[in-house]
Amino acid sequence: MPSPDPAHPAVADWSTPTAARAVDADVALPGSKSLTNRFLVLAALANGPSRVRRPLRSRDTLLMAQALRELGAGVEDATAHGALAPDWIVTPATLDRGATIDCGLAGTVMRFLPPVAALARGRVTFDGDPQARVRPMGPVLDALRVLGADVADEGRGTLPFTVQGTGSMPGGAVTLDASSSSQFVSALLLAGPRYDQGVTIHHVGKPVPSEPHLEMTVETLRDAGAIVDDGAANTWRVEPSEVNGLDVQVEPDLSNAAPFLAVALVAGGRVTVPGWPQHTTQAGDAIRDILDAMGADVTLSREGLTVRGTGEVGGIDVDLHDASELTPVVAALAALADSPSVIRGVAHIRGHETDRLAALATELGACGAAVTETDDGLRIAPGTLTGRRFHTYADHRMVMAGAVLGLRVPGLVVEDPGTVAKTLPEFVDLWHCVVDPGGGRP
Ligand SMILES: O=C(O)C1=C[C@@H](OP(=O)(O)O)[C@@H](O)[C@H](O)C1
Ligand SMILES: C=C(OP(=O)(O)O)C(=O)O
Repeated sequence: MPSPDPAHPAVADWSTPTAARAVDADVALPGSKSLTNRFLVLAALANGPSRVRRPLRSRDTLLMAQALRELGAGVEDATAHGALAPDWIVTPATLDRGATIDCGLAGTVMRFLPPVAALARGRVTFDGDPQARVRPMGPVLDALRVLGADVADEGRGTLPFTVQGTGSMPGGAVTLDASSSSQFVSALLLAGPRYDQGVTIHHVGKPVPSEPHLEMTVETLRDAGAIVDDGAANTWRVEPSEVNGLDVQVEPDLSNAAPFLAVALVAGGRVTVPGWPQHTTQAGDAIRDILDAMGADVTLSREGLTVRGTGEVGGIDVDLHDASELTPVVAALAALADSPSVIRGVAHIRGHETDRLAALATELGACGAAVTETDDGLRIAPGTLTGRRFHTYADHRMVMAGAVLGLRVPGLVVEDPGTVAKTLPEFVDLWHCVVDPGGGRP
């Protein structure tokens, strides 16, 4: 099944630029993946049309848009021939048919859409990339069965699977273990208003990671008129109700901003990301405190977020349980630091796009950093770094980590840079503009 992947460059390897001089750059980042895909799902379940302004257009969001079209939604550009980044106009999903859904490697597609498919009249099949077939799905599929859905996964608890929808879902109460992904809870909550009895979710097990993403789910639901109770620990309740059509603007993606802000720390100089929100539920907002702790001067103003650095990078001891998306970039910075670092609280990222703890330990280690995998993270001590091929395991954030490391490692070559199109197709071009303006692309 072809996946939309419009910006996958035809280059196999990327010789990343080193930071030859201090930077001075404004970097406008496209919209948040997590917000764009939540808005698309809610708009597809809404009682009228929606407008999503400044949506992210990347592989994950194009897959979401296409999947919702398969379920009878309209997702159209607001201008026929137009502006660089037209808005998306979404008309609600008719849910009157079966569908075939390509999840690619997108956690948000493979987790958020089965609860929507359960509302469709027909058989909905789900599959994705080879690496998607090992990402955990069992708890959300089991929960859907408890809530009244007919799900067939041949006992695998992973892709591929089918959901046989009947046009409605009873809903009710369910207990699950969401310690391997917050997306299980978000998924059930997003579709919950459309279930006959709504949904009550109780989590048992180790703490749920990525707490800000749950706040994002609750906030976007409330903004769409849903009634959500998240007042008790590990329990969420969404009442049955209509979902209102949306008119929303997507914030810049703060996790994708992290590698660019890191350039100011490593190269010295200044990087500003305009439009940084004063209030946000994005987990990537944590990069402000992290860069501050590693030695940067960080200022949030009306203009945006500005990071200034001297080229000196300090080690850090940090728990990234709430912001685990940042691990690859923080790990790369730690490998460039002048003292050891510890990253904790991220055991679950073994189930992200790849086993990120193994991938980072292998790749940073092969370049010369002293890296140890712990039960829930990494210990990283600086070493003498040498350039080599940095493998990326089809993981967009491994491309970003390789680029950050390459700022100080001549000869570093990042494998398969096009995989970054999962969330930021423009990454390589933007990187050259910031690190090596006027240098031209190799
Ligand atoms: O709901 C979301 O949009 C996301 C939740 C998090 O997933 P996990 O809880 O699986 O880490 C995050 O890492 C992912 O990139 C996006
Ligand atoms: C974990 C990530 O993505 P996904 O939404 O596929 O889980 C990520 O973007 O770092």
